[in-house]
Formats: sequence, C-alpha cells, structure tokens
Amino acid sequence: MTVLRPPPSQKSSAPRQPPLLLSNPEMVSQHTPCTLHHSVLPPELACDLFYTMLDAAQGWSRNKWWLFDRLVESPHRTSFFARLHDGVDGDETWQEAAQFWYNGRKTEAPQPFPEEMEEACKYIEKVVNDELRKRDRYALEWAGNGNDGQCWRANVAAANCYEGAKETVGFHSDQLTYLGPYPTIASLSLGTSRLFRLREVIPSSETGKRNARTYNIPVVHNSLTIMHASTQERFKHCVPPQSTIDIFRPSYPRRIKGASSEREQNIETSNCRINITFRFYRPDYRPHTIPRCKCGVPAVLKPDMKGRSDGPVHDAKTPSKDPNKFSVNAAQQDYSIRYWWMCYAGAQSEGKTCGMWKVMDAEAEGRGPFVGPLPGSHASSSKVTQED
Ligand SMILES: O=C(O)CCC(=O)C(=O)O
Ligand SMILES: [Fe+2]
Repeated sequence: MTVLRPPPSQKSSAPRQPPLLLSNPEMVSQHTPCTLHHSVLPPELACDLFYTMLDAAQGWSRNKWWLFDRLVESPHRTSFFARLHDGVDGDETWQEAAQFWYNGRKTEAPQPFPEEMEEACKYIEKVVNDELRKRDRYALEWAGNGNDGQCWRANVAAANCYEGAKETVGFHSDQLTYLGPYPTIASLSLGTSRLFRLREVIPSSETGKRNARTYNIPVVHNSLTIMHASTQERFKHCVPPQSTIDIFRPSYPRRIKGASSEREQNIETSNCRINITFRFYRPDYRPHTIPRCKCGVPAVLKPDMKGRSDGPVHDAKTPSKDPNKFSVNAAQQDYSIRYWWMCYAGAQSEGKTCGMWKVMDAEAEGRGPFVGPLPGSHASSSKVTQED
C-alpha cells in the first residue's frame, strides 16, 4: 500500500528577526546599503524649499495603476520634475520618462526644478559624490563624468507629499528603466518626521535559511537618505502609516512674496512630509533606447531580485557572520544579477499585457560606460560606447 505523505514543509527554520530601529547614520550604514545625512541643506534653504513644495503639492496628483484586475490609487500625492540645464541632455524633453513615472498615464510635461530645488541640488550632489568616492562600486554602475567632473548628477526628481499619519507609499523598489542597474538615489526629507522602512528580498536560493529583517529609519526634516547601488536590487522600501506623528514647526516663517529678504511674523505648523528623490537618469538609458513591446509602450527594466546570487557582499578580509551587514570595502564586482525588460502596458490597460519578457544584454544593447567589466565578458576594461 502506498502511503501518501505531505510534501516536506517549506517553512523557514531560520529565526525570525524583530524589526530594528536604525536611529543614527552609523546604524544605517552598518545594516543597509544606504547612508543617512542630517542637516544637509542650510536651514533657511531647507525651510524655503519645504514651503515651496508644500504650496506646489496642492496641484500634485495621486498615481493610479492597474494591479491585476484592480485599479489602485496611491495613498499620497506625487509630482515629477526634470532639470532644464542638467549638462547631460539639454535637448531631451524627458516627457516619456515623466509619463512613465505615473505608471504610463498621459501627463503634463515634467515641471522644471524650482529655484530652491536648483540651489538644494548643489549641496546634494556634493554629498552624494563625496560618498560615492568612498565606496566600492558595482561593475554595472555608470562610469561617466559630467562637465564638472562629477559622476552623479540630479537631472530629474520625483516629489511626494504625505499629509497626516495615514498617507503612505507601499513596499516597492524603484523602476530602473531610465536609471539603469545599480542606481544611486538621493532622498531628501522635509517637514514632519516619518519612518522610512527597508526590507530585504531574500533570494530563492536562501529561502528558509535566513529571514528578512525590517529596518526603520526615522527621516527627520532636512535629512538625506542616499539609497546606494544595490538598494533597488536587494531591498524594497516604503513609508508606512503611523499611529501618531509630531507636528512640524519650521524654524523660519514664510518669506513675504515680492520682498525676498523679509519674512512673515508667524510660523505656521504642518502635518505634511515632503520627500524629494533626486535621480540621475543615465544617458545610456535615454527614452529612445528603451525597447518597446507589442503593446507599443516602453518596457520596464526589473532586476531578478529573487534569482540573484549575492556573491561577496561582505568585506573579503573580515567576513561577517551577519548577512545583513555591509562593508563599503567589499569586493562587490563579482555580484551577479540578471535584469529583464518586461511589458508594462498592464499597469494602464486594465491589467492586459502582451507578456513581453527578455533579458537585458547591456553589451548588445550598446550601453555604458560601466564601472567594471560586464558580467561574463572577458574584456578587462569597461565598454565605452559614448562620451558623456
Ligand atoms: O517618501 C519616501 O521617503 C520614499 C519615496 C519613494 O519611495 C519614491 O518616490 O519612490
Ligand atoms: Fe521608491
């Protein structure tokens, strides 16, 4: 007689790890591929940028997209900005990229950076480039330099406004379509303090062997969270709802309109958090280079988060037992991951997609220059296909 046994349980025997509050920059660097920088802008500029964006947010919209057979609406307001003179693509409109930001919905042309945002960029680009110089880089990161010799520039930005404790953004990783692999994203927080939450996606090969941990980073007014290379490939992030928040009281009143140096008498408090994610849309992932599927829309670039083989992400000389601990000195060049171009029409057309799916072949697609040799290539130096 055959005895039918249930299949062996897939349940993880690895211990569950409680969420960890990363309350200072050292802890953030220790446990995640992000860095946290407090007081990044001069305080007056941070306040002025907060007021400008708070007013602009009245006109921002809620993102809508199809999730399977359901139309969902993002529980916060958002807007997309493109820098007019970014030194990368003076003649590029980035209209397609803006449309893509709203999951393929037809949108107005992206907004130009307001004056205070242009000013803020100078500080943010410096912090990011200083940080990049200290870090080991992944092979597929962008290796070009701009006219100013800096390798990372903010040429677009997405802004979010979260009003009160209940407006949120759900767990996601940012789309890589125009950012390319291993992007660096600089996320500025203004106004009310909220939690920024990160959670690793455990690769299939390690399922059951270890569990993901949730990290909570308090993001206070005028702090910058840099999501360094591999954050989008390894982690998902969100801004969760909270049961309470502290009302924000700016340090300076608003400027009186038309009188640039004078300020109003009273300071108004706010329950809003403004977030601006400064991004570098790579010249080798310009809109016209993005493959289109049968639906006629640009494909979306996604990393194979589950299938990745993590390789030596820890410091080779002092291997760590903590799988979540990162070393900026890690020999990270061997890290291998596949990226897919996938049909994205489903986000807008009632969930209907043509099913297009193909592996990104950076070399065949003529992308670069990259920091290192492409995985699988025998070339000793990176492929340089275009001058920046
Ligand atoms: O508000 C934040 O801190 C996160 C925003 C975000 O994840 C995004 O714009 O993609
Ligand atoms: Fe995001």
